[in-house]
Amino acid sequence: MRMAVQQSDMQTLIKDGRRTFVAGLTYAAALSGFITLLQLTVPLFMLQVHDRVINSRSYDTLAMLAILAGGGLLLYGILEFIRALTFQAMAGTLVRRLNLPTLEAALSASVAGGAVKASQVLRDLADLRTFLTSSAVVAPLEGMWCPIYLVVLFALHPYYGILAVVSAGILVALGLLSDMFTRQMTKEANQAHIENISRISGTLRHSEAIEAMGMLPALARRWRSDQVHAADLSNLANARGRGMHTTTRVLRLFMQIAALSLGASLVIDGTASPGSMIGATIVMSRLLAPFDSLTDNWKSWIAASSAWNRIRELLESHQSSRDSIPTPPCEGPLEVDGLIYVPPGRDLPVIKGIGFTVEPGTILGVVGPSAAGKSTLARLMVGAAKPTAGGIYLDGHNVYLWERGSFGHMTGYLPQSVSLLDGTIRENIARMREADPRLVIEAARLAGVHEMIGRLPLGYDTPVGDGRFTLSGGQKQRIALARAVYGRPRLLVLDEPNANLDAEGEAALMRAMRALRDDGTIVVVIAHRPAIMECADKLLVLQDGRIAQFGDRTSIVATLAPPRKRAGTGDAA
Ligand SMILES: Nc1ncnc2c1ncn2[C@@H]1O[C@H](COP(=O)(O)OP(=O)(O)OP(=O)(O)O)[C@@H](O)[C@H]1O
Repeated sequence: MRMAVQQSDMQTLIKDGRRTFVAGLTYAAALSGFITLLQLTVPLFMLQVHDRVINSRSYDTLAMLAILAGGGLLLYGILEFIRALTFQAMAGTLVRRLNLPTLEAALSASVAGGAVKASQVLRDLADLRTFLTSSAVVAPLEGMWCPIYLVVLFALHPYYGILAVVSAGILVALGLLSDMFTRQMTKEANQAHIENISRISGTLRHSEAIEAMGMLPALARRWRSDQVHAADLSNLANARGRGMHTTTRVLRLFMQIAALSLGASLVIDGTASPGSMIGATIVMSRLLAPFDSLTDNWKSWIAASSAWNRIRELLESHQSSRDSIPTPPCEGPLEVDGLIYVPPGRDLPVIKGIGFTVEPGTILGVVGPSAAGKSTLARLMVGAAKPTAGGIYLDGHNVYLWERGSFGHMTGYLPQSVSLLDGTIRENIARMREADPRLVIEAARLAGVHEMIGRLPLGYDTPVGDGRFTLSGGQKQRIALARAVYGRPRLLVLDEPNANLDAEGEAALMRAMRALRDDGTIVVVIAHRPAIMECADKLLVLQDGRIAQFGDRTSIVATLAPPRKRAGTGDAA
């Protein structure tokens, strides 16, 4: 069952998401402290072997040190594995919690016309998961325990410590400089790439028209300048990033040489032991290693934070005012009351204050010229669009506010542009639920499509969906009709249901409409072809978003019919 998520829930969800991340990061940071300590195992072992074992020539000391070092390394491996599992669990929890609300917000954004944003945010969620299980997320945690290495270096000799502080300071400054040079540009380049890909994939959905009419060169020219801009930004950001990365790496190597030289001179002066020289060099390389990949990791953090921001913004903007409690099925009339609809981003209304009532067991035909607002009215009737003022009520309940799961059980909708979902015919008719096959067959029979499905090689198990060519336009429309009448809805809204139908299909459609009407269903049908209106009980003539006429079909048809011209006056009869 699909539950509407309220705005306050969204805020809680975002807070929960942040809390999960911070809690996981804190736990992993604590583990990283121990891991950093245990990473000292090898340098300390070397120091001890050099200064104690070789001088004392004691096998016992060597064996004991080797056992201790082995234990330390084993513990190091276990803790690192636990840390990886921590991130995996955190990523899993975060994605599991966000998945459904994000999907719901994406669907709402898509219905409101923001399909591009919606599909990107679903990719963002997957990217966030990948980031949380990557090594980039660990890098700053290792960096924050660097002071442990500094303490060890100061303990070995103050000069080692001073060199380490200066080296780390220089590398941090370089990291900050690199961030300053690349952050904004990387962000812009990523955003430009995302927009390009979304635009291109949106256009490619019309691949047949593009192919048939040779539109690709013109489209490619349009895309080229955007792509060149995105590629330029990304190249520049990459070049800067690479330059800073190479500088950092070379400097780090210089610093290691400086550490070894310092160690050697301290040994020559007799102020440090050869073991401490080797140990200090290794600790120094461990200390400086995280700074090497600082810039690369930083980029991953920027990308992940942008992904999170897009998810957060979508969730925050998804202001669902719908009910979250299912409403029981009802039998009452459909009332449209003072309905006004202004599409998002437009100033003028498309539906301009209309009102009428349709009783159960009625077929209402909606007619009118193109762009009169018929399809918009259909979308408002099924709660796919939110009225700007007024409302549509079924048995007194506002259809927009209705909890979507229970509303869906009572409603059938055949949109103007039919699209079947990826799945089998059976799944499509059953609205992608696990359904009793008898109900699926009943819906198919009602829509007069059972025999046609039986003639397909895989019958009800035939795979269909966008991009598959298994079915003709008319067949798709009839299966979508079976999906709309599945479960014998109380409200059935059909937008141009006969656009692709032949005479047989149209007759089957009219039979289904009459059967449901006789069952007490309110059937609303929008059509340009007049034949289908023969089965309508009432007619609504919509013109420029206003009701031009509303009433019994027979009386309206009489007023619409052109006046009969009298014979014998030279006029045709
Ligand atoms: N989401 C929207 N954003 C912008 N304009 C919209 C939106 N929805 C509808 N419109 C506008 O509302 C008007 C009515 O559109 P609608 O699809 O309802 O007409 P119609 O009567 O069904 O036309 P047709 O018979 O040609 O299908 C059109 O001018 C359309 O551009």
